[in-house]
Amino acid sequence: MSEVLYDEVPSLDLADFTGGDPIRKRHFVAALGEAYNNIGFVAIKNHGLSDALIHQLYDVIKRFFSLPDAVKQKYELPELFGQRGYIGKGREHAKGRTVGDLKEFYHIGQEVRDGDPIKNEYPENIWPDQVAEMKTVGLEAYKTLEDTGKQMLKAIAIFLNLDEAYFEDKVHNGNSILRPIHYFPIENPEEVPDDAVRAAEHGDINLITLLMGASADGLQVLRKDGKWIPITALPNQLVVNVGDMMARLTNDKLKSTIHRVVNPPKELMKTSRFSIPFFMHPRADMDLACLDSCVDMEHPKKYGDMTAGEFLDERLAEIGLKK
Ligand SMILES: O=C(O)CCC(=O)C(=O)O
Ligand SMILES: [Fe+2]
Repeated sequence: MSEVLYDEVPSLDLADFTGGDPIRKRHFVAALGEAYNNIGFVAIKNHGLSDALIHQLYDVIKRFFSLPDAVKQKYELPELFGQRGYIGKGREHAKGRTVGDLKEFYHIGQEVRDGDPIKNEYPENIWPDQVAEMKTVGLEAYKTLEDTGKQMLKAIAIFLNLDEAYFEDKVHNGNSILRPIHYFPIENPEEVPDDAVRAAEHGDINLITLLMGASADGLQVLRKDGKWIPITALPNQLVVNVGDMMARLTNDKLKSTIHRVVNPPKELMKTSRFSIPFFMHPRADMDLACLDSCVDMEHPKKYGDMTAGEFLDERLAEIGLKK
């Protein structure tokens, strides 16, 4: 694999993978594998989310986040430890930090409808009375992103010389989370702690993340040489990156790259930024032990064996979202 330093995140066309032409499909897999082995991020077009759905989703989340804090807080249930519903300003901090990020967000989780007993493992979703459409629009976006994520996982499986369907049963009714985020306006930037940022540098916990809205300024990825590269996705693109679970499974053959959202210049701190990541998780019992094919003399095993559920619990505690 190449040691090239990318100046931007590679752009791919998901239609190359799904369109039925075997040569285009092979090229997509090779380009995706190359990008994930190197920088861990790609931007994809033809991802299946319609402009109308994206527009509706932004509309409902903007309406929700513009409600008074006291109203939003009714949807923050302490007993859920941030697993569903609203998570208020400053609650989450990146692993290894104590200062909270300058954001508020909402968690929408899996709705199990096929009688799978895994339903008992998941808390019920919470829906705000004030924005009735959040449920239909949120769940439609969830399903669509889940389907897109499954296609990306197929491509990853082929790249790893696994059966194309390797991830299918592992993500069926998986513990994925749709997280609309509001980086809220700050009227008095002098009053925020110097080291408080919109989202401090971190790696995502899950298998892969599909991110809507990364085109707004601020998102940066840490390149291998230590330089921060801004993400400049186009409005019709989704950013799809490797998370820590996939890095563990592949013994870092696929890279979970550190990224962050920096604050805008002081005069723009009064403006909001919105983004909507979909964190694709498997079922809790998925084994994340490094694949044999990713371990050899040159690549000794880096991670202990764990299930996805064990790993998630450990990480949620580290970022302030669990007991
Ligand atoms: O807001 C963004 O653009 C990225 C957010 C992010 O990295 C995260 O929530 O994990
Ligand atoms: Fe992230």
